[in-house]
Amino acid sequence: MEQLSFFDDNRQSPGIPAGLMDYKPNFFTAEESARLFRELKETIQWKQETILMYGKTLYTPRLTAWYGDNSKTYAFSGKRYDPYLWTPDLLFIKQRVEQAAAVTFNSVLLNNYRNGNDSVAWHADDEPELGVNPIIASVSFGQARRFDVRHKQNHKLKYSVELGNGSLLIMRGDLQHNWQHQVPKSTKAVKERINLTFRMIS
Ligand SMILES: O=C(O)CCC(=O)C(=O)O
Ligand SMILES: [Fe+2]
Repeated sequence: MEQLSFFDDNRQSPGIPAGLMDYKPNFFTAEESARLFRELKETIQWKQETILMYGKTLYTPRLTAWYGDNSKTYAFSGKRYDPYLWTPDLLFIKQRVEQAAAVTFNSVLLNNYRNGNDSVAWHADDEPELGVNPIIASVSFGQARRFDVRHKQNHKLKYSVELGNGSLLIMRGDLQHNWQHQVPKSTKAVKERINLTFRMIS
């Protein structure tokens, strides 16, 4: 499968920079994943944000929420955020991913893709507050969805990976500087998915 060529352990694809993504399927057990999906769905303060696009206010096609070390308002990507304080579930997940990623995180962005119509458009998490070559740990629960990555300068250089229930994707290196990623809409009838991206914001 082509998607594997993007990962560290593949030596068959010269030209593909190594060390950008590390995918761990079933990082959480099926039982943990089922429980965490259910509890996050219930306890997280989900909200549908709006974005200004070409002079029009549009709803973001997914629900989101920020949680972190303190509830201080901060500006991020041209918007102001009031993170909620960590919940026990979030601390449990954070501690597990910090161990795997060998770094600490002080905030998490949660996304809830309610169905195939929900998505996140091409972007990079390259805000200055994240620093140079940030390590971002991405955890997924529920419906598996496709995650596409493309090179900023050459959109034909594109890879996809299916992010499954209970999986962990560690993004690092220059992925946020030279590449973009998206979760496209799905034409199939798909169930709900929750994704968490753990970040260190200064
Ligand atoms: O849902 C995902 O897998 C990715 C979410 C994402 O890219 C983001 O929140 O910045
Ligand atoms: Fe992202």
